[in-house]
Amino acid sequence: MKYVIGIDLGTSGVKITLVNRRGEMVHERSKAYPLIQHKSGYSEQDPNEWVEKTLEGLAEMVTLFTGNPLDIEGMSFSGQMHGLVLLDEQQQPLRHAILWNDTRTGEECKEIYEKVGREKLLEITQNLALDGFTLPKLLWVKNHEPEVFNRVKSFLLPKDYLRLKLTNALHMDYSDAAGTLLLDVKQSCWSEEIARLVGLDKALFPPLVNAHDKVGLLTDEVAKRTGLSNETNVFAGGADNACGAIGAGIYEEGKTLVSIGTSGVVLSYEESSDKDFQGNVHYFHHGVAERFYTMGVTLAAGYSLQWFKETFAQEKRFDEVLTELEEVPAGANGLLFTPYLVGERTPHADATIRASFIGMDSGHKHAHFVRAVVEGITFSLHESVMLFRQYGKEIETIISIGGGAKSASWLQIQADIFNAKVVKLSTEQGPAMGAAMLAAYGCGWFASLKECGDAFLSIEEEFVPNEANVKTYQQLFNVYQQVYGKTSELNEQLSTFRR
Ligand SMILES: Nc1ncnc2c1ncn2[C@@H]1O[C@H](COP(=O)(O)OP(=O)(O)O)[C@@H](O)[C@H]1O
Ligand SMILES: O=C(CO)[C@@H](O)[C@H](O)COP(=O)(O)O
Repeated sequence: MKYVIGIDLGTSGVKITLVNRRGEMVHERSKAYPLIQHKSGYSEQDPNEWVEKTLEGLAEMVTLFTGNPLDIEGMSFSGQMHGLVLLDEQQQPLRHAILWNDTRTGEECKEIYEKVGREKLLEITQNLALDGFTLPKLLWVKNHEPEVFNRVKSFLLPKDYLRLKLTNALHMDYSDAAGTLLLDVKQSCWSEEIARLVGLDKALFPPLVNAHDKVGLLTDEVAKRTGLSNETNVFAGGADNACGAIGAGIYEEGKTLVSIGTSGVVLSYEESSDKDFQGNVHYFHHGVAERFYTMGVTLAAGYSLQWFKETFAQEKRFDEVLTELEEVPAGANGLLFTPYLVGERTPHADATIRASFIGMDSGHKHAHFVRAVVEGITFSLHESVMLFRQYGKEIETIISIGGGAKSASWLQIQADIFNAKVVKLSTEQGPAMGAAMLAAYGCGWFASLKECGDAFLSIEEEFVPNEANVKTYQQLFNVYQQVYGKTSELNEQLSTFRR
């Protein structure tokens, strides 16, 4: 039997899966790493910790594997998007990576609009200047840490840095490059015009490849450390949401996925790059070459639950916390949560807004708070679902992936709030599966990624909307949507107290 490895370099940790030729996940390992948050709005990680944890996980997986490592033919990657890794001449990181959920770059976003212009930016990149994207982070380092910036020889995204350390080959794939705000999305090349207008040297930009392209082999050192063969083929891999789309079977118009990882994502397939969503949703390259997707993003989806658990139920596991969902009815007896713990992206691109619990009553217990947090996260995703519906997309079925899809109760809440059938696949690890599928396709096991999806992916369970809950949630969603407007000015005032 032959095998491939999919590595998902997520925000909460790295997930490694060994998949056989039948598409079965034979072994899984995951290793957590922390966020480094020196200040409100800052979010960083140590790139070398990503590499260390991945090597540890790979070594453990090879120990569990009873077959011949030479039968592990290929490896590929899925990675948290947008995070800036700056490299010196020796290809070593010059500072910690600044992540997708870091919102320090408000001034740099304004600088991009001033220098490039909103219309030109949208025309070239199909996206707006948002704090999370990579270009504002590059400009932030240029403006605030010139001594670091002057030593930069190239920049990479998280999974590209990991792959560099595993192969010594430096690349970036199109699906991740699309999230830098430096890619000409329609022409599929780095935009010389944007680079010139913002004053960046194109020599810093890595070579671009397709997500399924082979970029090299594992180095001898990595092979020795992990027990893998130095003949393992390494394929570029893609952005985690692009890989999630591959691993959830999103290969044609009309297919929609919801991912609840640290972030939350509502993603829809696009055949071409020329539709006009006026920047209201992100528009990026798919992991399938020359295809695209649009998406809305909730910054703190799974992260809101993680924050709640760490703050109010530290001793419990996620599944234990979520058993409380069934203890209270839909609507949590009038307790409402907005998940703006680190600001928001869709539909409110706002770094200053913060979360709220509204309607606390002396009758509310711990379980009401759990239910309100989960419902609030799902309402935020529903704003993206509604945005897509307003653009004319029919969303009747949604594939749900990510850590949030582990809970049947939460999947039912998704069906009730989205008023759509929610499908759980046999694995919720869409991005890691998508990465493994890129390796399987790259190794020539299948003629297309779709063919691989048809062979590898299967439905485990479907959740249909409960009519009574749908009605409750429709009323509550109207209230939810008002909270942003009614708390944004208050949060402006409160922001001066944040440290
Ligand atoms: N058993 C569970 N049921 C529901 N949600 C869970 C469960 N375990 C973890 N989660 C949620 O999933 C999130 C992590 O999802 P994951 O897809 O691994 O994230 P990432 O790719 O960002 O690292 C956690 O923050 C948590 O909110
Ligand atoms: O910023 C985005 C998408 O634009 C995030 O979706 C990141 O890609 C992080 O993903 P997770 O770690 O939550 O999977």
